[in-house]
Amino acid sequence: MPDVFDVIVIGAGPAGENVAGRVTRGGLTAAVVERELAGGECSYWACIPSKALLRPLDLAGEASRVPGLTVSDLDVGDVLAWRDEQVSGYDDGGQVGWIDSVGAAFVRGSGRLTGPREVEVVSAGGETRTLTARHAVVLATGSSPVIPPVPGLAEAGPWTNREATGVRSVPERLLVIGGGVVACEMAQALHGLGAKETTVVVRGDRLLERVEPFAGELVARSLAEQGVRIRLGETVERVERPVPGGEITVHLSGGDVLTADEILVAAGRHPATRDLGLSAVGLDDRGPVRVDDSMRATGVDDGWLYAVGDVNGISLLTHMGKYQARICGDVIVARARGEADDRPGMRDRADALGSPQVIFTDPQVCAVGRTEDQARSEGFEVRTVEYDMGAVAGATLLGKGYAGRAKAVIDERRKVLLGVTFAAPGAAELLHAATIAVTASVPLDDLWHAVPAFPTVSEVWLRLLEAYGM
Ligand SMILES: Cc1cc2nc3c(=O)[nH]c(=O)nc-3n(C[C@H](O)[C@H](O)[C@H](O)COP(=O)(O)OP(=O)(O)OC[C@H]3O[C@@H](n4cnc5c(N)ncnc54)[C@H](O)[C@@H]3O)c2cc1C
Ligand SMILES: NC(=O)c1ccc[n+]([C@@H]2O[C@H](COP(=O)([O-])OP(=O)(O)OC[C@H]3O[C@@H](n4cnc5c(N)ncnc54)[C@H](O)[C@@H]3O)[C@@H](O)[C@H]2O)c1
Repeated sequence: MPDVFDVIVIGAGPAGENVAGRVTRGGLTAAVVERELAGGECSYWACIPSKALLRPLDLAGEASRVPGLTVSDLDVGDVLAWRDEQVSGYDDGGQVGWIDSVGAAFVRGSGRLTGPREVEVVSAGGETRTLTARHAVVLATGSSPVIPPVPGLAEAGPWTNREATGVRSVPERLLVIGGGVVACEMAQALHGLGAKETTVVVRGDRLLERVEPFAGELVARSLAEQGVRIRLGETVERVERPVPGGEITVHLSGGDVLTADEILVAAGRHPATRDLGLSAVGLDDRGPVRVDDSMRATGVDDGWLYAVGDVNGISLLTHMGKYQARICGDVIVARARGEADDRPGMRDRADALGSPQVIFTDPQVCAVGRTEDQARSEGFEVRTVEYDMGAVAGATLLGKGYAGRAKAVIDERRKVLLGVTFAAPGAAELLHAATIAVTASVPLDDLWHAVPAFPTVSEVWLRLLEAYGM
């Protein structure tokens, strides 16, 4: 295998793989360097296994609302086997095969920048190989979990997303630190799979602080009804686990002392830039790699360095990393060929609008665009409308006790949507319509003519427009 490629990608997660796919499609040669498994965090320890664990619980919740159906006890062994199937038994043969199929070279090892366009790769066996890029190096190294500096926490061997999504034996007593997306999804999954005591310790005053407050409140209420204890406005001050693998004692800021069998830390993520050699090319070794709207790293002479996905810190979501990767790959191809590099599709517009996201709790929280607070702080002339989704005819047919809420944030000057949030069971597939309306700035007067079918939950669109006064 040659050591000179047009493009070198470090990291074969969803973002890195998509860059490789785009640049080889454009006729360039590429090498993809990966130190663990091709497919990245997303495929083995994040999106895929977490959703595999949540899906049976989600379905059981939906089925239990429908008269005439009896939901039997979950077979936890079968659920874990389904998770194992979804992560291909933690074997990346299929993903490496895909990289081969697009004509990119797969190089297993840890990559670091050693100079302009130069990447040193060290294999697990210690062999070193130096790769050179003719046109570009793309960083797609993802992120790693933050472990807060709480005395005794690191020593207690806390779980991160890896142990939680890869669970083999569900702990009886689980304590979760954090109130964000991972905390909510994994508390729901592990409690549903049999944890007897699940406690979520949240330093803020609500769950899911980045979405509309009502959505976090609905999730908090639902988790509490399922038996999860949520402690708002508290932090973990000290942790003790005298016997490795034994009982953990957790001291909270309010003075209470809890015991647990495992602690899951879900306190956010760091961009994976450590040991990446950024200082060798004049960049800061800490923090995200800053990029422009073509994903080119700022502050690097000759503009040969790019960063996509979690490592640039813009939007820690797989679909947004893949979107950035498509832009990045196409821009690199255009620049390598000396063609126009500013065609539609070659600049990141979606991140600034507010990335779409589905949080797979019960209710699912689906949001795109700006929240009301964000829109107001950015100076928009804002009006909001809300609607009880349980009152939509299509929703009443989905089962007894279906409950949810929708909110639209409207730019009064342009009469377009700035943001939409749904928090309701099974709402995930409703989100893309909102994403289209927000991204394309569809005028409300036109949206009025997009007639939702009866009797579906999507009639909530009609109700929101009526609530607006149409
Ligand atoms: C529990 C959990 C659930 C999630 N669920 C969702 C979800 O449902 N939907 C969603 O959109 N997002 C979800 N996310 C976020 C999503 O996982 C990330 O946004 C996504 O994985 C980022 O993709 P990436 O390609 O940037 O990085 P990653 O998937 O992290 O891949 C980076 C790759 O780079 C490799 N690497 C790192 N450094 C080097 C190096 N020096 N040399 C060689 N290789 C290197 C790593 O081994 C890894 O394979 C979830 C996250 C977590 C933690
Ligand atoms: N369904 C999805 O789309 C999905 C699912 C999981 C994760 N993700 C992505 O992965 C990323 C990471 O998720 P996450 O939940 O780890 O991060 P997050 O940023 O969503 O939440 C972090 C939480 O930890 C708390 N926290 C931070 N530092 C703390 C400290 N020192 N002590 C106590 N609490 C602390 C924060 O207040 C917040 O509640 C997110 O950006 C998310 O978008 C997406």
